[in-house]
Amino acid sequence: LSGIFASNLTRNSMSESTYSKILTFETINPHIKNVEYAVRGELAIRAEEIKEELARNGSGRFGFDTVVNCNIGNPQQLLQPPITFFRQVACLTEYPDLLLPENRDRVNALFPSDAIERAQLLLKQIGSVGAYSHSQGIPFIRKDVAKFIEERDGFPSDPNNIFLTQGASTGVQNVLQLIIADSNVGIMIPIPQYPLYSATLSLFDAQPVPYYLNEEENWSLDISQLTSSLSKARDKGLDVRALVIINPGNPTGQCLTEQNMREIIDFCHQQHIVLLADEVYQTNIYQPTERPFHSFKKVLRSMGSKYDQLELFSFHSVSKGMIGECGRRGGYYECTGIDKQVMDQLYKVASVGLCPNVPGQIMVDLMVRSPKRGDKSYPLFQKEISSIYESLRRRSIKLSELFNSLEGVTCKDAQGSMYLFPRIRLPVNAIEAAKAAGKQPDEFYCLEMLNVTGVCVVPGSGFGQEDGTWHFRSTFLPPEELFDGFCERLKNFHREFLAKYN
Ligand SMILES: Cc1ncc(COP(=O)(O)O)c(CN[C@@H]2CONC2=O)c1O
Repeated sequence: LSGIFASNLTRNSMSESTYSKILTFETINPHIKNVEYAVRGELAIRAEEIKEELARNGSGRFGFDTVVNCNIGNPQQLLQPPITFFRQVACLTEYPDLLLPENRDRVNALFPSDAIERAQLLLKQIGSVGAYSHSQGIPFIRKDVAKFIEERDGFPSDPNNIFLTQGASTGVQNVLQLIIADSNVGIMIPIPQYPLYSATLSLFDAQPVPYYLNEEENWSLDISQLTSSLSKARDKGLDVRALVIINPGNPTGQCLTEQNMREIIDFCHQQHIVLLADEVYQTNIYQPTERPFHSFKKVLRSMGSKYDQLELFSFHSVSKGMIGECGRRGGYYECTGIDKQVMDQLYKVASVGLCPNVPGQIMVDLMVRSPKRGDKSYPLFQKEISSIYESLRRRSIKLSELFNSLEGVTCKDAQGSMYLFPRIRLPVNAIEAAKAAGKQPDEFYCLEMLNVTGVCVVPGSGFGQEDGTWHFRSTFLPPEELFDGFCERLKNFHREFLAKYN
């Protein structure tokens, strides 16, 4: 018997060694291989390796004992506190027994009455957070989103035109997938751009049609850039169907003027192009007087009936603002001027994924319907929001001042968002050294910054930039109490880097 068993093992091990994998780098979907997403690319991977080494061996061979992830707009990873009211409601909806009469006294001692009432209201509408919901999102929450949009813009919004999503990312991907009918479709994207867009175009085999933002003019968007980029693409025979606008910008932080937005809407109308308005940073506005946020929905509806048929998708998320609940994966998009049959197809695709996660949907509801003046939780809520907002504003200014103080570095202020995108001018020797290392100069600079300081940023190459210019993107999210030390690390690094390669 052992002989037979042994021979079977041999045969199996023989067949094991000759077994050829179905899935290899060569055989998988080539569009996936073309995808690049620098925000969590080489630098972020290297940062994780360093973190593990620090955890294993301490800061022995490094001149630092912590890695600072400035590569991603992930506030709560950098210790930004969650908003108390949001977590109180989330907690109560996750464990409804807390709301039973026998627990009333203990729960009243821990939770404010408005948080208890909100949790009860949500559970009355939802049933259980563990149940699948409507594929477009819970109707009750979509009504709250529509009401938020109406109050923000002063124009009607229909809950049936709203899709709740797993963060804005999946909304963007679903809409782009709908638009990209074949590989001849062109989608206009800003350069620099948040690489969700370029990555998604690679995934769905569409053609990026880049338009360059004007760094000298605070990353402004010149309509002439849109026009020339579009005509070049159409002359090549591309079927250019959509224009992506990120406002406030990522990585560039600019906030568009209303006049510029009207020009963009008119451009889309004239050129028969769908407008995708990524507005996830709509509350990250640091110059509210000079550069207030206007939604594209509001500006579009204020331009009169001539533009009524323009097709607009507007995206929002719980990951940004002063909320930073990135991990909950909550977001929505509103469809404006979209054909009913097309909406039905969007619904069908949403139903394939069954539904967005319900805790994320609850977070969307809390975002669009936060405690208001007179509510029991309002004072604490307002205090927390203001504290985070003012700190973000202070840090953005402090980091921008630091970057502008560095030799060969210029940096536009952040009018919005969570990032700064300084331009670096590197010595020839550094460019040569980068070449020898097989890296882009900004990648080379960022890798050295990570290895020397533990600060992880993203090279400008990951977002796109004018040829011959080099940038990197950093968040201004490190905790304020550590910010001076963080800035000092960067200043010393830059000085030593220039000395090393001068
Ligand atoms: C402009 C923009 N749109 C959409 C998203 C997707 O957000 P959610 O899917 O979480 O809703 C992000 C995330 N910002 C990325 C993630 O962190 N840093 C970034 O640049 C973003 O910056």
